Amino acid sequence: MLEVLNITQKFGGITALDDISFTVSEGNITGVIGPNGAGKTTLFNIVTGIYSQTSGQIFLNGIDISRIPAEGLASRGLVRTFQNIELFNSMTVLENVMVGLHTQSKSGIIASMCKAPWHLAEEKRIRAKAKDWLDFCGIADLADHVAGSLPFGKGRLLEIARAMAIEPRIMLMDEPAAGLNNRETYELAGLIRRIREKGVSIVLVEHDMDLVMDICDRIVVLNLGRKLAEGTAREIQENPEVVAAYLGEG
Ligand SMILES: Nc1ncnc2c1ncn2[C@@H]1O[C@H](COP(=O)(O)OP(=O)(O)OP(=O)(O)O)[C@@H](O)[C@H]1O
Repeated sequence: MLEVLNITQKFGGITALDDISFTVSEGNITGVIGPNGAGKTTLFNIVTGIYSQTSGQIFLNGIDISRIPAEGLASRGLVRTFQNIELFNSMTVLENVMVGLHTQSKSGIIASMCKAPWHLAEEKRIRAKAKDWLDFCGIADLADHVAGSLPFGKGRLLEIARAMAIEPRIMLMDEPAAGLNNRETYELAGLIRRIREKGVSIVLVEHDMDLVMDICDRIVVLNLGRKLAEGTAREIQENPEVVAAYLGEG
């Protein structure tokens, strides 16, 4: 469903990515790992439309999305979560999810803010849908809390709820376990699996090796801008080149 084809990215004299290709299958969790400076963030930013690659192409369900900017990708089914959580801190948890749904709805956010009567039914539908996504992410009990007051781990779940509300086909997650404790990481793993069960593909750039090895169907290993290996968790753990370049370092 997502095809990354021969992506090369140069920053001046630095080749951050050198001819990277891989495919993410429908309903699969694909991990992208590698040591510092391997090119993970650069790849993430290219796939999510933040950077425009020097060469190569990206296809989403057969459509070339290579030059589509970030804001045009959600409507095509590709969403991302950020390493530094980006929420509307003064809004409630529920409103944070509703905002995403409003921007998609026919009535739009301005009409809903004006509380026009013909939009009330739509508003009710959006509120119910947003609640369902909070429930899916295990934070329904926090619906009326102000988002800025949430503990970091819950904020991350809210960010995922907001992304899921758009009903994406694929979600790219930038280090979702960063800053989480063991219990929160365990909850996150369960949630990512539930997202996969919904048929949504996931690309995970992550440093937490236990999480990656636990939940990923496929793993792509980058090193110094090149693809060093690709395979299942077991194949990656047993790959001597990966162990030498990365896994063995700790
Ligand atoms: N905007 C930029 N301008 C110049 N060089 C860059 C830029 N972004 C990344 N690089 C370089 O590209 C290479 C890959 O960096 P990148 O941040 O993608 O690696 P990474 O695998 O995400 O590393 P980390 O795990 O430390 O986040 C590095 O040599 C980095 O210095």
